[in-house]
Amino acid sequence: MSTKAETSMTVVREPTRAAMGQRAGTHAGQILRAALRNGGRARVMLAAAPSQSATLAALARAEGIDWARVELFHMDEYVGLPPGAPQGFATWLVTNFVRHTPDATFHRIDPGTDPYAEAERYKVLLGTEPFDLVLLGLGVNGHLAFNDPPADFDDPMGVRVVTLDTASRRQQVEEGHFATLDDVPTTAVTVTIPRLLNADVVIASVPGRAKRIAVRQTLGEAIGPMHPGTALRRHPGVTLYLDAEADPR
Ligand SMILES: O=C(O)[C@H](O)[C@@H](O)[C@H](O)[C@H](O)COP(=O)(O)O
Repeated sequence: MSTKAETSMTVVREPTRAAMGQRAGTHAGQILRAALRNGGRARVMLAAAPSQSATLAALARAEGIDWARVELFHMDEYVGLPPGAPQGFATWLVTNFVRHTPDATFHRIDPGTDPYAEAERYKVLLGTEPFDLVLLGLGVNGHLAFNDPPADFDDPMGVRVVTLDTASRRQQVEEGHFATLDDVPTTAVTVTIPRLLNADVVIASVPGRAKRIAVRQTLGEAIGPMHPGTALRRHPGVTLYLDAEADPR
């Protein structure tokens, strides 16, 4: 079932995480096929997180996509992880998606020893053209990418180095990516909200009980920096996919 009741964005509710992912991934496949038909090539921005797993699995199974004409970007990466660390977002994406679409070109963020230079490089790489498709999730604190509250809604920089808040870092421990809070890096490179939402279509996949409050705030609070997800309501092409656990109704 889908409604436009709470906001300008379409909300699609499915009973399970698997059904949510199947529906969102099928939608993503349709958008991608249309973009390739119309433009010859497509640029896709991806979040790298468990909330995206079912959606990305369904997208990887979608038929009729010439991945050789697709460029994949990701929206954030920790600073300070050892090379090849399993918690790295680029590594996560390769394991969970890119290895199933080997013909696609995947542009990694690699903060290395100079995250500021890497932010600049990635900004130039992204350019100013809208993405054809963005697949994203929502943090427990309502963040988009690693834009924790208070998030800058007007930052024209495109890609920046940020300090992570404790809620974001704790989420990583709770999901089992790190043993303790001290193990979670304190900084990251992230694409800013204005650059992220410079896109034709945005598909948000948000399953799980832990996200229910963030979903409620995203749909119901005044649009503003304390609830970064509310920025989605300014975009005309967002569909929010929820499972029953994340649904605040
Ligand atoms: O992973 C990313 O690329 C983003 O940093 C982040 O915005 C993420 O999509 C949400 O925090 C949801 O993450 P979970 O799926 O881990 O809950």
